[in-house]
Amino acid sequence: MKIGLFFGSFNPIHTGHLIIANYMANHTELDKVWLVVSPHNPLKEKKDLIQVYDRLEMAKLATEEADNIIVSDIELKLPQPSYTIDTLTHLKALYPDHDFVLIMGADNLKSLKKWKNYEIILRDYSIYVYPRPGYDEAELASHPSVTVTNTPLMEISSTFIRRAISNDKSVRYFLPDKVIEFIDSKGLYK
Ligand SMILES: Nc1ncnc2c1ncn2[C@@H]1O[C@H](COP(=O)(O)OP(=O)(O)OP(=O)(O)O)[C@@H](O)[C@H]1O
Ligand SMILES: O=C(O)c1ccc[n+]([C@@H]2O[C@H](COP(=O)([O-])O)[C@@H](O)[C@H]2O)c1
Repeated sequence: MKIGLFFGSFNPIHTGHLIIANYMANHTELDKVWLVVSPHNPLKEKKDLIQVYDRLEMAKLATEEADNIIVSDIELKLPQPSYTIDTLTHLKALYPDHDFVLIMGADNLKSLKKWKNYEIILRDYSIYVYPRPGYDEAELASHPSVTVTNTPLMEISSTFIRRAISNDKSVRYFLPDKVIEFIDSKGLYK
């Protein structure tokens, strides 16, 4: 089974993330995509980061009817901050028969050299990179582990959504209605 791992803070999950997950799960040779919700990205400040349980719940609501997309809470059980190499090692031990591939936006690929043991990630895992505006994936794309995909892009960011909600502006269609209802019911990002 070939699994694409899509790591993120998902603070909150939005349509941009969901398009990538669907494209990778249903329009490439991957069998499934696991959305791995990270409690704490080691390179990001915790400012504006809401509880991981709420981010996980939103990811589940957003994908409950999606074919081949599964939300993983694996990093909630591991030490924080969430170093991807440690999660990968853990997943390999748990699922020795699965072939894990990393899914990454060109923005994250650009910062990969700052990640813990990035050489091991590049040596041992295939990485499917999709373009992000303003980022040139050409530099690392020449690496044999990296495949650049032709994914449609939807330029939305979680930062934009958090700001809009705190300014009482509508975020309809930027993320699924069920997720908006969840955010409203809990008063998140106000
Ligand atoms: N609009 C988008 N289209 C495709 N991929 C995206 C989009 N936004 C984020 N990603 C990717 O999804 C992964 C998780 O991103 P993240 O949770 O940081 O979302 P974000 O919208 O970039 O958040 P923030 O604005 O808080 O930095 C990263 O690999 C990032 O490259
Ligand atoms: O392993 C690392 O050193 C490392 C450094 C920076 C980011 N990551 C992971 O990359 C993922 C993307 O994070 P984000 O916040 O951009 O959604 C998230 O799962 C982080 O834990 C991992």
